[in-house]
Amino acid sequence: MIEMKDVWKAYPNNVKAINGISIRIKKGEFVYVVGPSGAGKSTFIKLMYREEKPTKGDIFIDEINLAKLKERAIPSLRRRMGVVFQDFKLLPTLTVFENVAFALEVIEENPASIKRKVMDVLEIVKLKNKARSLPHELSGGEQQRVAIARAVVNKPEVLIADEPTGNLDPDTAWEIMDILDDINHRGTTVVMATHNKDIVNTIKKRVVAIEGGRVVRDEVRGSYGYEA
Ligand SMILES: Nc1ncnc2c1ncn2[C@@H]1O[C@H](COP(=O)(O)OP(=O)(O)OP(=O)(O)O)[C@@H](O)[C@H]1O
Repeated sequence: MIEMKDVWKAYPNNVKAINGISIRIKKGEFVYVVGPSGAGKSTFIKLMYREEKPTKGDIFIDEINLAKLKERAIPSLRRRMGVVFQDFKLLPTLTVFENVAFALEVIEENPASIKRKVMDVLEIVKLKNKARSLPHELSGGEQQRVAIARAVVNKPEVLIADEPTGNLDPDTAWEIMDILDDINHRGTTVVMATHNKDIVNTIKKRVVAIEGGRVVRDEVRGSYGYEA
């Protein structure tokens, strides 16, 4: 359901971040993307949700070719993909409920269905009791759980996460992994770039290692393979 065919990405400053990647990720898979700093992991992830366009090659999300996608089609793509970042990116003046609802309101849902969908997803991330809180009233782990709720409220086929545990202490990082694992078991494909060696070596999943903008290793139940 996600397929890259000989994808290259050079930035305008001529840094060659991705140098010929071909990969297939099936529906329902959980994939860790690992590699040294500067290897191209974030670029790989950004290409997948069309934050960046490839210089060459094709990227398919189901039948949609991101390399050929028109700007006006990006919002509808984003509703099929949830994205979670290291720094949460919550809107600071909105409550937990409003942050999550924001993703739905743009597609004109009615208020009763918004409420039901937001509360259902807050239940999955175990934050129903914080629905009225503002982001600054929450711990880092709770903020990341809100960001995950916002990313999955539209029931996307794919959840993309760029170092989702990067700003969190080890215990909180495990909680976030439990939630991502749960979301994956509910049928969402998860692609997660990470530097968290313990998590990758403990909760075994497919591991795609990137170095110098190329896939250097792709293992079914892989290990981190680098010194943390
Ligand atoms: N917007 C940009 N413009 C120019 N060069 C960029 C841009 N973003 C990334 N790069 C460069 O592309 C290369 C790959 O960067 P990328 O952020 O994809 O690596 P990464 O593996 O995610 O690194 P890290 O683990 O440190 O986050 C690096 O040389 C980086 O400096």
